[in-house]
Amino acid sequence: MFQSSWRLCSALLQRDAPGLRRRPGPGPGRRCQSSPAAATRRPASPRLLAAASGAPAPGPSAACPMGNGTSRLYSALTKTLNSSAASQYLESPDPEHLEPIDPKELLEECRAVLHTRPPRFQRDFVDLRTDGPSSHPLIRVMQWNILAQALGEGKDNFAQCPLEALKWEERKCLILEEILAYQPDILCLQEVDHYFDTFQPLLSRLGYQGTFFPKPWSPCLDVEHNNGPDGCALFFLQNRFKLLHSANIRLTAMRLKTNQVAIAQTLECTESGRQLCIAVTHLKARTGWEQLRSAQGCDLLRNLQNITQGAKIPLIVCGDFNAEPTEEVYKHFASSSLNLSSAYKLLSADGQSEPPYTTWKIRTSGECRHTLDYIWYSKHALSVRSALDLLTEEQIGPNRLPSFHYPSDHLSLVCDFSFNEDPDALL
Ligand SMILES: NC(=O)C1=CN([C@@H]2O[C@H](COP(=O)(O)OP(=O)(O)OC[C@H]3O[C@@H](n4cnc5c(N)ncnc54)[C@H](OP(=O)(O)O)[C@@H]3O)[C@@H](O)[C@H]2O)C=CC1
Ligand SMILES: [Mg+2]
Repeated sequence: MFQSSWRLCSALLQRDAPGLRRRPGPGPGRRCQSSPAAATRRPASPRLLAAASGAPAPGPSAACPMGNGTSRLYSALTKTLNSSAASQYLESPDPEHLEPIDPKELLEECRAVLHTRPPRFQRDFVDLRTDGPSSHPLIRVMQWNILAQALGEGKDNFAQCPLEALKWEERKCLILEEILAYQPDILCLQEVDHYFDTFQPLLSRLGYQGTFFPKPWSPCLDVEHNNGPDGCALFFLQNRFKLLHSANIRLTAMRLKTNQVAIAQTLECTESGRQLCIAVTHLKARTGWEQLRSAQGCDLLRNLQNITQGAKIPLIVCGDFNAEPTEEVYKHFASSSLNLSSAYKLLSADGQSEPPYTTWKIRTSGECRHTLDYIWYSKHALSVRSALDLLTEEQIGPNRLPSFHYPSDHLSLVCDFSFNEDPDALL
């Protein structure tokens, strides 16, 4: 049922999608699946979106306050619980009990809410295959720091982004539209502070199983009318994977617990029976904290060594590492015995360089253009078949991100992976 709904949605999106893109490097460029082009926006009454938040349906441009009673209670609870104690309250409700949503209908509702906004930008998938088609089905992975609502409105100090562009009732539709456009099999998110009232209820009805792990002392909680702590969220399509093992990890540095977290899950692919470990993290931000990030990265790698049984299970790690490729934590990942490679390097002409930016914003302190977000993968066990190109500087525009066009200061990264043919090959 979900599969047919996704196909319907896919057909709708593909019909709008004439864009093609060639690999920039010396290799042969091929036609590749492309993303949806600008969609027509027209008003309608949002039924599914309103049901997700438990609120009455707002008008297309109605602004809603950020918190409600439940989320404030949750926020208060998490302020008093440590992360391990809190995690027992964070299990998703059984999605079997929720009515499925037609993704096409949800997409139409999002577009209706967004009818006064400019159309979304075209981004194309770049074909990165070096060999023929794989007999294994592709696994699409999306990595995205979606920008916590409380941080965007209360802490990030975006100098050129009008508060109007950050209104949650519209921004959430831009986020959902992006997820619906690319239809990932696995979705890794950071800065999620609307898990329980938005993403979990909607995505579970689209066939995803979700897990949320909040930061122990989320800076969101300092913002008035916050919607609870932000954290990492990991979703996978239940008709494609079975969950074998799940770990919520509070990252340590020099054996001390830190405020940063990760989720790591071992999945079994329904079609092939092969196992895959997927992890999501958001490392400590800001300059001056390079050593802490480095230690957090080492701790995550240590955990992943155990979870992958010494690199026996192929691994994908998605995250906002808050670190440029020159930083130590990046080097730890690039040289780890887990044999990881960073997927977005493959978009460069020589296949060796990270993109020039994955986040681009103007804060009151100045313009910040950085490469901080990565999708790491087991380079011997997995192949990147294609990757979604970044927004161009022209698309991002002079006021940078977030904007009326794009909901976060970080770009989404999307890759299609396949298992390499020889399951016994060195990982
Ligand atoms: N109540 C308590 O007892 C405690 C509260 N805290 C709270 O937690 C906060 C620190 O948490 P921590 O997890 O270490 O936070 P981080 O330093 O990791 O940053 C938190 C968020 O701020 C964003 N950010 C990065 N740079 C800037 C900037 N220059 N200006 C504004 N925002 C920025 C980051 O976004 P991105 O990743 O996109 O760059 C990130 O999501 C404290 O400020 C405090 O509010 C912490 C400890 C105890
Ligand atoms: Mg941020």
